Amino acid sequence: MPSLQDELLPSTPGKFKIEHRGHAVNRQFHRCFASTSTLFLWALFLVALTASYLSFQSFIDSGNRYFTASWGGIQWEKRVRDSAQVHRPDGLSVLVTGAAGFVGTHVSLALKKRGDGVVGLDNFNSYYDPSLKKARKALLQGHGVFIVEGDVNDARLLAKLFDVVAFTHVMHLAAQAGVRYAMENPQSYVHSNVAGLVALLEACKTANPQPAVVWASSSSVYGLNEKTPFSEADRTDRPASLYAATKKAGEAITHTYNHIYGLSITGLRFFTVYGPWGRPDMAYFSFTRNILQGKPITIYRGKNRVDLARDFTYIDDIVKGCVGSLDTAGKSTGSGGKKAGPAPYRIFNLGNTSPVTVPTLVSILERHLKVKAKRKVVDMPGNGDVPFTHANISSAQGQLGYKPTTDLQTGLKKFVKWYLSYYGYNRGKNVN
Ligand SMILES: O=C(O)[C@H]1O[C@H](OP(=O)(O)OP(=O)(O)OC[C@H]2O[C@@H](n3ccc(=O)[nH]c3=O)[C@H](O)[C@@H]2O)[C@H](O)[C@@H](O)[C@@H]1O
Repeated sequence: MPSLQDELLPSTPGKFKIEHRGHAVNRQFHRCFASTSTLFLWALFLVALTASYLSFQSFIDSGNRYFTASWGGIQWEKRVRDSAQVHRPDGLSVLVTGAAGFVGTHVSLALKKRGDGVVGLDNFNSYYDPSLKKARKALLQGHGVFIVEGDVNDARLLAKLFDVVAFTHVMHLAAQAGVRYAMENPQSYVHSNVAGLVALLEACKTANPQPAVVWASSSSVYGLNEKTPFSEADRTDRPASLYAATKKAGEAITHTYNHIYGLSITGLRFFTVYGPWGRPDMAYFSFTRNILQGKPITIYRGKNRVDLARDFTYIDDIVKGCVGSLDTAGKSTGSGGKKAGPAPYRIFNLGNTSPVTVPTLVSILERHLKVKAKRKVVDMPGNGDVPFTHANISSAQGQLGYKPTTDLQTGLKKFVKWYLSYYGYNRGKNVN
């Protein structure tokens, strides 16, 4: 059995002479001490190494965040503040989400032109040609509107924006649009129209002061409603598409934030908005492209060969409705996430009140484009479409002073003029 002393000896005895017992004990003590302190030093070294590795990792992480995030920093904050600057007495300071979108761009411009402060937010996703969104961004930039690149689901970004600017209003237009695409990519609707809306409302409820919120619902919430024209009090519990269902959910969600936190809410049910700088996924836009390219267009037809019809609404009229909503929105009452009293909860139809059939829309385009369409008429597939829409706008008329003035003939003429100037006379070959 090896003694304790033996055990303390190195396992390479050849390096050491066996010495006299007295001296040996003494040396043993020193050696023992020396090896303990070496161990201690090694342990210390290892701890230091681990600590520096961990802090280096976190430096790399935060560094990555810093370098990859498209927002943050002193210069960025300055741009946000400058863009939010109000240039008229009692002007508004508005955060416009979806500012690089069709309606968002027009509303941002209108607000900026009358002297309100506007900060845009947009994630520039690729649902349709992002270069069109970038072009809208450039247009807004030319008028002093800064668009922050980010997602409404980014709670840190929203908190930062409210930290930098005390927005009086939020115009929430960021959404996953399109009725039929919901069958292809249902999750994107939940992500933007449900989760994104909640993230935005959370930020608004926490902000101090709380802003008033105006947001885009949709005429599609009327779903299978057959009573015409559609009034705000009509049934909206039978959506025909997941898109419509998420917009209907949005109306319920905004109601709870109004009820619990005192957020002032105005929901706008837009009726098939069209016009310059529009959305390439919409029928009037894709028909124009196909007609110019000599490609066939598919025209859906309803049951019993009845033509589908829409209450097509021109963008300038919609902008007036949005601005009127911002101007008449009562204040939110909460602070620090607590409601101090009841706040307004409003829903308005923003339509044109004169539905036009899809074949008539095509005939108008043919006239403006001076090209005959290759029409392919097919029965409407079960893809979430509804046969017709028709808005009753008396509420918006009474409370917002909303009065649409552009008929489809006039509006499409302006659209075609813009389309040809934007895409040139190459017949829009590169449009998505
Ligand atoms: O008002 C609304 O709530 C909705 O209006 C539009 O939805 P939609 O009316 O379906 O507009 P389009 O996609 O432009 O379709 C217009 C009409 O053309 C028809 N269509 C569409 C595409 C096609 O290839 N052929 C065709 O006949 C549709 O069935 C519909 O009747 C927008 O795309 C939605 O984002 C918006 O919320």
